[in-house]
Amino acid sequence: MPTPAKVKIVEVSPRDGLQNEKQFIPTDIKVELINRLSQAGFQNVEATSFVSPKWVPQMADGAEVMAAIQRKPGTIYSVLAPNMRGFDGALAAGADEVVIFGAASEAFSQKNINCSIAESIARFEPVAEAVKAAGLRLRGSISCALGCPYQGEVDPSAVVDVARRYLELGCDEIDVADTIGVGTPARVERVMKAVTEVVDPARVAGHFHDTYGQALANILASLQAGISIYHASVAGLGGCPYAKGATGNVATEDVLYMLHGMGIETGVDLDAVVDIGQWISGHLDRKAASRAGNALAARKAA
Ligand SMILES: CC(C)(COP(=O)([O-])OP(=O)([O-])OC[C@H]1O[C@@H](n2cnc3c(N)ncnc32)[C@H](O)[C@@H]1OP(=O)([O-])[O-])[C@@H](O)C(=O)NCCC(=O)NCCSC(=O)C[C@@](C)(O)CC(=O)[O-]
Repeated sequence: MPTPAKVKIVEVSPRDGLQNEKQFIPTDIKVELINRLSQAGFQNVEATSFVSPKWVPQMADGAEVMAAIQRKPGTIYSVLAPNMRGFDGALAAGADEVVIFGAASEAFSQKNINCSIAESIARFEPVAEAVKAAGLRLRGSISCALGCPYQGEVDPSAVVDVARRYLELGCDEIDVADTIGVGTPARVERVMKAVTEVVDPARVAGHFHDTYGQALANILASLQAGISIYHASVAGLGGCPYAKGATGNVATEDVLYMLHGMGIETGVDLDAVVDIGQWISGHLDRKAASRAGNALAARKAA
């Protein structure tokens, strides 16, 4: 497969990046993060979740966040919704894209959304219908596509099964998610190959956590498999509350540095993203987990 000349980066830090933070992040900080990311040129920002606040308290202010952001025309603002209640919240908030999130692992499905894979798909059916009737975009995320914190190995055929169901539900995009960052390039290549036999590669996204330091290599393997959509989180923020020990998403600064170095277009201003990474890390009182981000910030300061 030829490597894509252009890539879409979905900036997931406002949702995946912040959802696991123990201290409640003030709504105005979340809003500023989203506004700064839109201004930096991301075509798609994952803004928040409409999930049970008992399960993920950090996302309890989703409606307030969506009401306060300054929308940049052309930017897609996505939100997660696991059920019809979540969809109602997403619709009222003016989301452009609704993300349903299932798993390729039964054990993770139970821990994350309290139901089996089959039950989750049945729950997503009315959500998908409502999303389509409202004229919104629908995205389906497949967690544990490269391994599960509870059951270990996950067969690529389990990922393909969920991808097929998502296609039947009308998903515009399907995310292959390495929730705990255990994937390595050969395995990623195998899973991407299996998924793209049933889904158009232009509609498949790679969502890699960097727990084992494999995320950039996994993106490179996915590029070679023709995948042109990647999720990333500024300063490497993130982690899933139901995947203990899993660290953040691949850092956006690192992904941009690699892609721009390869001559791949993203439409995103890396310099602005470096500043955002340093700003949000300062707010969270920690060093940014982006090697390129920290190196570029140090060079700027010198
Ligand atoms: C799916 C449920 C709701 C099932 O949770 P449940 O307890 O089985 O469902 P329930 O219907 O019995 O509801 C429980 C309570 O939540 C309320 N509730 C129910 N739905 C909503 C809603 N939409 N918004 C607000 N509140 C809601 C509902 O009203 C009730 O309130 P109570 O009567 O007890 O006061 C729950 O398990 C949940 O919210 N889970 C969220 C899990 C989550 O957000 N995980 C993180 C995101 S996934 C992820 O990070 C992976 C990803 C996408 O990044 C890719 C990757 O890396 O793998």
